[in-house]
This record gives sequence, C-alpha cells and structure tokens, in this order.
Amino acid sequence: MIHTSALTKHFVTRRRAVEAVRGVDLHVEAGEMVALLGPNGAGKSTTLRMLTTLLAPTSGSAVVAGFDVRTRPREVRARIGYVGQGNGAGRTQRGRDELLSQGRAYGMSGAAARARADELVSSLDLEGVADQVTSSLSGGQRRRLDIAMGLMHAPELLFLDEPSTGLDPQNRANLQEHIRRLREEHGTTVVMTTHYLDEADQMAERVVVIDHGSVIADASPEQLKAEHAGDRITLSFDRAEEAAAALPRLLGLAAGARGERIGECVVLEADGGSRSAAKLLRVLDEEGVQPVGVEIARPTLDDVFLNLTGRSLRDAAAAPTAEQETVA
Ligand SMILES: Nc1ncnc2c1ncn2[C@@H]1O[C@H](COP(=O)(O)OP(=O)(O)OP(=O)(O)O)[C@@H](O)[C@H]1O
Repeated sequence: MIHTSALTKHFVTRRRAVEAVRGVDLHVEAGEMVALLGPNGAGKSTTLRMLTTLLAPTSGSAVVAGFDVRTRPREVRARIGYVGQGNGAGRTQRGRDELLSQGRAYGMSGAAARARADELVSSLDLEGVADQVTSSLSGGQRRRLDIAMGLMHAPELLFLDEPSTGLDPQNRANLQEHIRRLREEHGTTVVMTTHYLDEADQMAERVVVIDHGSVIADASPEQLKAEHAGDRITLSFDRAEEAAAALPRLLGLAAGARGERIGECVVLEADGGSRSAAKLLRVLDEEGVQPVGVEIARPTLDDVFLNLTGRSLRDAAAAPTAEQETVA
C-alpha cells in the first residue's frame, strides 16, 4: 500500500536549511495499522505530507496506493483520506453538510454521499452531533467529524496526523476505539502519527520510530520492547550509601543488566524481571543486605526510545528541537 525509498525533504528558510526527512524507507501492507512515533520536529508530519501529495519530496520516491506521489498525485489523492493536525470543518456549517460537501468534492452523487454520511455518522457516534453547527462541537466530537470527512470517499488508506492531540484521556480512549472499529468494519489501512507512547503501544500493530528525520526502529510494540528494553527492577534502600554499595554487587549478579543509583534506589534493567529480582533478593539476603522495597515494571516504548537515542521521548516531546527554535 505504501513503498518509499530514500524519501527525503529539505526545507530552506531564510535563516537555515532543515533536513526534515532524511532517506526514509517505509513499507506498509494493505490492512495494516502503523504508527509513526517520534518527538516534536522528528519529521512525522512532513513524511505524511509527502505521502499525501501535499509536499513534493526533495529526493527519493514514494508509491502510495499503487501510484507515484510525484507523477500521479491525482490518483493517489482519490484513494487516500487525510486528516491533518489543523483540519476541521468550517465553523458555521452543520457537520452533516460538511460531510455532504466533502462527498460531492470527491465526485460522489448526492444519494451516494447521503448514504455514506449516514453510515459514518452512525459508526463514529455522531448522531445528534452531525446536525449541530460545527463551532458548537467539543474537541472529541470535532475530531470524529474530521475523521468522517477523511473517510467520505471510502479511501483504502487513511492518514491521521496526531488524531488525539489536545483531547482529554476519556475522549482520546473513545476516539481510539472508533478508529479501531472503523478498521475492523471497513478494512481500511491506517497510518497515524503520534507522540503518545500509550497510543502507539495499544493501537498499532507496527511502530515506526522516527528521530531527526530518520527511521531508527520499525517493528511491533512487543518486538521493540523485547529487542530494545528489559524489565525495570527498582530496589529501594534506607540510605543512599546502601544503594551505592549494592549497585556494583547487583550489576555483578545480574549478567548483562544495566543499572544506576537514583537517590536511595538502584534501578536495574534486566530480562526476565521477576525471576531476576527473586534471585537478586535471595543473594542479597544471604549477604545481609535488605532492601526496603522492590518494584518490577514491564518496559514501555519510552524505554525503547531512551535506549535507542539516550533521550526520553517524554522529555523530547515536550522540548522543541534546535531546528524548530531556529525556524520558528
Ligand atoms: N514548511 C516548513 N519550513 C521549514 N521547516 C519546516 C517546515 N515544516 C516543517 N519544518 C521543520 O521540519 C522538521 C520536521 O517537522 P515535522 O512537522 O515533520 O515534525 P513532526 O515530527 O511532525 O513534529 P510534531 O510532532 O511537532 O508535529 C522540524 O524541524 C520543522 O521545524
């Protein structure tokens, strides 16, 4: 459904050149649900905008839904839906009218557009809402209307650029459920960008991690965690000195584990968390060292990102990149 080769985009502004996307090779099969995950400024939206023909690549190639984005943009557009970050229906129309106009813009007959609008209003839970003017809708309702607009012409492939940014957790969960259901009902291939780790983890079958314009990992959330992060074992002690003394001993016992002392705690990353922790506690106990607490946590995609880049995605997502600061 999507095949790119060395896809690249450079922006040249008055002040500097930005290598927003640097040679991305991306392959998405029909029916897949793929999340592009990365911090602000990583190049996710620029990648999506090239795949949706909104931006011309600087170099490289992309074939989307069977057509080259450079030479056959019209054919690509007819087969895809795109819900950008700033999308949104006009503010003074009723939601249903927006849907019908969108259908007509794609060349649907009035009857076909009405039937499709009814179907989407029902599957996206927009009954009642669709007949209000869009300026009166809540953030979550508006986002669902945006998605309905992107789906009016029944595209094979739907691009969603940060669909749940700005929504509260309940509305986010609700939207995610709708996207999942749409996929099951219509078999649509979905490519979304997000910087919500839990969203990528729970929704995507495949996560493509992007940093500084390049793909740095591409696998299922489970594979990424298994390959790039271990379980996290936190042992807390009464005093920081005890933790400092225990750290080298613990690293010696848990072969291959990484660890550090944070205050009165030793934090270790090791495979097979509960088995490793039990062994460590047994040996420490025999040696008369007794931690006051033990916690074992499964790895998250943030641990994966941290291990791949040395930065936490949570911090990286909050901080603007150097390029963004300069370009803004
Ligand atoms: N039109 C533009 N002109 C100049 N630079 C741009 C332009 N669009 C994007 N950039 C720069 O390209 C880089 C990648 O931006 P992009 O929006 O693709 O990142 P992103 O991963 O989608 O981030 P976010 O999560 O904030 O949307 C950033 O440094 C950004 O400032």
